[in-house]
Parts: sequence; structure tokens; C-alpha cells
Amino acid sequence: MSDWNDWLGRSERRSDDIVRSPAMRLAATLGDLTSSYRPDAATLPPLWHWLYFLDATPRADIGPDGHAAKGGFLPPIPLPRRMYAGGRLTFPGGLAFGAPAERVSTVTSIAEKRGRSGPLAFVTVRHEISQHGALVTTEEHDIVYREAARPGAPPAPAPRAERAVAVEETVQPDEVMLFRFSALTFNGHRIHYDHPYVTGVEGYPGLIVHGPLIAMLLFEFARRTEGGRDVAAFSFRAASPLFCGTPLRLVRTDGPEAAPVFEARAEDERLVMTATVTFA
Ligand SMILES: CC(C)(COP(=O)(O)OP(=O)(O)OC[C@H]1O[C@@H](n2cnc3c(N)ncnc32)[C@H](O)[C@@H]1OP(=O)(O)O)[C@@H](O)C(=O)NCCC(=O)NCCSC(=O)C[C@](C)(O)C(=O)O
Repeated sequence: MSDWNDWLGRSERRSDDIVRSPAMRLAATLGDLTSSYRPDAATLPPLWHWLYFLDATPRADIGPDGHAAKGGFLPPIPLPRRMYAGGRLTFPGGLAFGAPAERVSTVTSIAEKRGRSGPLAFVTVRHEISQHGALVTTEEHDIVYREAARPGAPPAPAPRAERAVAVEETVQPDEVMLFRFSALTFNGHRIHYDHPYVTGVEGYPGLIVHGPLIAMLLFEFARRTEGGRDVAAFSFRAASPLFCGTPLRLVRTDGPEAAPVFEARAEDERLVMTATVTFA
């Protein structure tokens, strides 16, 4: 176990102008999979802040996976394979177009664990986004790091979906959607576009669909099932990777919970992501 205490509490602040053009491009990328965005809306839909406050690491400081090399804001976790593990968000206000906003990010937890797939390290970053001095979005983002791929090792056992289905839709993210989402979020992570890297170095069978893209697809689906109702909070957890070109089932499950549970599933009932939506 390493002592990561020096990294806890590290903080960074970014400002950005909430201009409309990235949102227009995301709306085009999602097409009929979004009903949250309106060209004349005064505020961004929830989650669309992922298009702003982006990391602009210079080329010289990029690491082997295409992200900023570790050891800047994020701790230098030695496990090499980074993934998006999940997030918990609240939306106390709307992020208005045409005005600057500020994001303050803090490393709040670093935990080393052992999972079914091997050693894991989780880093959680809390983001607080404000505009005109008022808090509009809070987000806890969990990042997971896995050990290097072992050639010939079988894939990690994936959890199965077990809940009853109330409503479902199927989408099929393709290379163009992945490319556009990487570009919109200025995410250079090679696992989403570099096939020789993701298969040869990281040992996955294909390009990996972004966790935040799956979360957005689930979020938009969840709102559609509730006639576009406002959302106060959203949380999601990535259970297993989805590979480009395979169908993704968006499921509203049938259960007794007050906040409905949504799941992203692969065709064979492999669980890809679980999400909980608290409608306002
Ligand atoms: C995370 C993996 C490796 C763990 O897989 P595992 O089977 O080894 O874990 P486990 O045995 O189920 O659990 C071990 C421990 O980890 C915890 N745990 C387990 N899962 C999670 C989770 N999601 N969030 C938080 N905690 C988690 C779990 O609760 C347990 O804790 P405990 O020992 O205290 O009981 C596995 O679940 C997995 O592969 N998930 C899918 C990841 C994925 O595909 N993400 C999206 C694509 S990557 C991406 O978008 C990238 C991006 C955008 O470019 C970018 O860099 O940010």
C-alpha cells in the first residue's frame, strides 16, 4: 500500500465561457437520442458541463495512454490502465449559456483494493461548478486504474443484469459517435480510437465506449421515460466495458425503489452500467 495522503485535498480551479457551439455539436452527435437540448434554451441540460472546463495538456506532457501524464493534478498511481468508474451528481441550478463559469476540483479519496479482475486503485475527484457566485452542479467522479494486461489472460468476469425490465431501447454506438464524443470532450484517451493500442497494449477486444457517453445515453433515456421531467440528482457506476459496434440496451428496471434504477446492458445480459435518477 502506498501513502497517498499528500495528494488528498489537492485542488485546481478552471474557468470557461459557456458558449453554445459545443452543445450544438453534442446535440448533433446524439441526434434523436437526446431530447434535453433545445437550440433556444437558456441553460445547458444536466451533464452537458462535460463539454467545458476541458484539460488542455500540451503535447509534451501527454502520457502513453493519451491522457495527461500522471503526477500533475492526479496522483501517480502505478497501475497503468485508466477507466471511468462512475459518478454522483447533483444539479442545484442551471448552467446558463453566454456567461463565464468556474469549476473547482479537489482530490477527495484514493483507495487501493483487490477486485475479481486484480489490483485496483480508485481516485475520486469532487467538482463544484458555479456561475455568478451560485453553485449549479456538484460531481464526484470516480476514476479506476487497473494493472497492465496479461497476455492470454481471460477477460475479467462481468456482472449479470438481474432486474426485471420495464421499458427498453437499443442503440449502437459506432466509431463516428466515439470519435465525435472524444473530440467534444477533448479526450485523447487512446482506448476510444486507437485499435492497435486498445487491443495490443490494454488487452481489450475492441474500442471502448466512453463511460460518460453511456451515462449520457442512459440519462437521456431516463428523462424520455418520464416525459422530460427535471432531474435533481444522478449517479452511475460502470460495471463492465462496452465495445464499439456492439448493441447497447438502455433499460428502465421495474423495482420498488423511490428513485428508479436504469441499466445499460449488453445483448447477452452483461451489466454495463447502473444508474439512479432522482427526478425533481
Ligand atoms: C471497475 C472494474 C475494473 C472493477 O472490476 P472488478 O471486477 O475487479 O471489481 P469487483 O471485484 O467487482 O470490486 C472490487 C472493489 O471495487 C469496487 N468497485 C467495483 N467497481 C466499481 C466502480 N465502478 N466504482 C466504484 N467502485 C467499484 C467494489 O465495490 C469493490 O470494493 P470493496 O472491496 O470495497 O467491496 C470493472 O467494474 C469495470 O471494468 N468496469 C467498467 C469500466 C468502464 O468500462 N468504464 C467506461 C469506459 S473507460 C472511459 O470511459 C475512460 C475515459 C472517459 O476516457 C477516462 O479516462 O476517463
